[in-house]
Amino acid sequence: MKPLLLKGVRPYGEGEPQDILIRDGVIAEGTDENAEVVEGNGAVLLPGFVDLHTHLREPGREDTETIETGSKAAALGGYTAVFAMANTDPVADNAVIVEHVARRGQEVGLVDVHPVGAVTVGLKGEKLAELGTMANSKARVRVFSDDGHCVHDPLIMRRALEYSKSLNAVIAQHAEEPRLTVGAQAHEGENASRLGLQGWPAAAEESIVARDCILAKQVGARLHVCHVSTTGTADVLKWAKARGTEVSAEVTPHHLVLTDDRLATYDPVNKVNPPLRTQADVDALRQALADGTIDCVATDHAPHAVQDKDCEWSAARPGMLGLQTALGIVVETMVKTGLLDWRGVARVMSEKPAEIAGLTDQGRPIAVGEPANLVLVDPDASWTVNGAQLASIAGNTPFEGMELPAAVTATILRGRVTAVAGRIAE
Ligand SMILES: NC(=O)N[C@@H](CC(=O)O)C(=O)O
Ligand SMILES: [Zn+2]
Ligand SMILES: [Zn+2]
Repeated sequence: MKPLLLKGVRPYGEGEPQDILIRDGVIAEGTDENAEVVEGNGAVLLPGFVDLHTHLREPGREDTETIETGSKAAALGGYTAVFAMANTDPVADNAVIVEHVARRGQEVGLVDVHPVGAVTVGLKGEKLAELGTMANSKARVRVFSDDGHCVHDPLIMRRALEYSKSLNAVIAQHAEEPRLTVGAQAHEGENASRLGLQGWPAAAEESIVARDCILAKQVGARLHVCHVSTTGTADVLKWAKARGTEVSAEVTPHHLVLTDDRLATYDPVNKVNPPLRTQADVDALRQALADGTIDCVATDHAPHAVQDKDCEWSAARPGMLGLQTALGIVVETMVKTGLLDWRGVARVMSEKPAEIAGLTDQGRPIAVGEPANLVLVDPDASWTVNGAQLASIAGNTPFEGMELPAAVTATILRGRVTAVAGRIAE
C-alpha cells in the first residue's frame, strides 16, 4: 500500500494547516514524495467516526439495506467503524450469524463492521442467548442488545448484566417498558392528543433506565442506554453516574433536532422509536451531550422499504436513515450553537463510542504511531439532503431537502481512502 499524505489539514480544527503522513496504516513522521496526496485545503481532521447503533438489515431485508450499501453510507458519512444491530432475520443471536456479518463486513472492506449480539433468543425476551459463544466466536462480540425490543424482564436483564460483566462486554438497552407503550404511535403529549395518536410516555423510557442503572450498579456491570430521548432520562443518568454506576448513553441526531411538531403532516418519515419528543427535550438532550451526561451520538440508522414507510401512520414502521446526515446534524445542533468544538465532536462521535465498545484501534489521538482511522471534514461546505442520492437502498430520511452544514471530504480506514469528495474510493 502506497503511503498517504494529507496535505494542509487541521487536526481537531486547531492551529495552522499541516501535512500528515500515513505509512502502513499508521500515522508516521516526516513526508514522502511518492505518497498518494489528499488535498486538505485547511479541512478539519478528526478520528474516524464510530457508530454504536446501526441497522444494516442483512440478513433478511436486503431489499432495504445490505452490509455493502450500509458500509458505503457509513464511509460517506465519515465512519470507520459501525455496530450492526442484531434485529435481523434470522436474528443475530448465535455465533453463525455474527460471524457471517463480521466476515461480510471485512469482504466489503469500507468500514469495520462489528456485529451486536442479541441478549435473548430471537429477541423474545424469554431466554438468554449464548452470549459467551458469540463473545468467543471469530466476531468477538462485546456489545449485546435486543434493540427494537426492550429486555423488560428484570431477572433476565440482571442475568444478562452478570454474564456481560464476566465477558467484559456491555449490554445496550432499548429502554421501553412495553406495558406502558401498548399501541403507542407518538410521544404522549399535546400533539399526540390533538392528532388522535396513542401516546408513548416518557416514563416508559425513564422507568427502565432507572431500573437498569440500579441493576448495573448492584451487579457491577456496564450498561449502555440506546437512543435517549427525554429530559427525565438525562436526569436519571446524571444521578446514576454521580453514584458511580458504570452507565453510558447515546443520543441520535434526530432527537437533537426534530420534535413532535413534525407529526402534524402525518408523514410516517417522522415515525421513529423512541418517538420525536418536545423542544424542551431537544434542548435538554443537547445540554446533556455537551456536559457528558450523554456520552455519544449514535445514528440508529434504520432503513425501511417504501411500502413500510409510504403508508398510513399506524401501519408504518418506525426508523430513519442516519449515517450520511449525522455529522451535518451534529454540526448544526452542537457546533453552530457553541455547545461543542471540534474536540467535542471527536469525543462524542469517535472517542467515547470506541471506548464504550472496547475498540482499541478507533477513536485514537491524531498522533504519530496511532492507527490511521480518520475523517476529513470541510467545515465551510454545505449540502442539500436528497434521500434518493444517499448510498442506502432505502431513502427514508426526515431531512429531505434540508441544507446541512459541513461535508466529509475523505474517510480513511487504516491508511486507505474509503470515501473521497462524496464518492466511494475505487
Ligand atoms: N429506531 C427505530 O425506530 N427502529 C429500529 C429499531 C430500534 O432502534 O428500536 C429498527 O430496527 O427499525
Ligand atoms: Zn431501539
Ligand atoms: Zn435501533
